[in-house]
Amino acid sequence: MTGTGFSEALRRACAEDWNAAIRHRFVDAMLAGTAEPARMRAYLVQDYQFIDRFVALLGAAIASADSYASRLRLSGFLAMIVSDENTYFQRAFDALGVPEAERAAPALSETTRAFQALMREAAESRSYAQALSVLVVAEWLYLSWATRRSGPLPPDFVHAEWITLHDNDFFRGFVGWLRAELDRVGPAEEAACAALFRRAVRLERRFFDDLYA
Ligand SMILES: Cc1ncc(CO)c(N)n1
Repeated sequence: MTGTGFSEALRRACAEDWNAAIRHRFVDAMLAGTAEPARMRAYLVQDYQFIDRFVALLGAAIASADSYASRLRLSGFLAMIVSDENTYFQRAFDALGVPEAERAAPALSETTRAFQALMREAAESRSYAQALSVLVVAEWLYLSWATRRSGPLPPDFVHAEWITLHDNDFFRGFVGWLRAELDRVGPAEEAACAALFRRAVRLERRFFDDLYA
């Protein structure tokens, strides 16, 4: 995750919040398999609403990308989110006893609302570089926490599969490519990209903090 380039410079400028997020006690609990069902439930219910806007933002990135090769790569990732990741959410909601109403339209936390607004703003910019700035944070930060694991996977699939969805060769390859895209097109819109990136990193940290508020 080290090196030079635009994405790495943006991450370094937010190192404190970035590190607080990827080393969060909720992350430690998920990696150890000790995150309580009630906390996983609260997290996943909010995260499913995050994912809704995230998919819309991916769609905006597909629309604003500057080549078919980029659209293909983004679409391949989108396909994983709406298949493997979506069935994970449904199985986890079944296991955690989350009723339909809370899957479709739960009460949103302030942080979820702020994250949705940020993703909407990035999407509506119609700028590929600005869409990428938020996508890179979401995916790179999740790869960074998931790959911190040193021990065996936890026994409960609710923990284990959430980890493996963010720690596998396909995901690693996609995050590397996504960063290279931001490195390529971001410098032309440096200030806007840096501002979106910073806000996204802060919100990632708050998203975990909320679970202990
Ligand atoms: C809040 C948040 N950030 C990033 C990801 C990774 O897609 C996620 N599922 N949720």
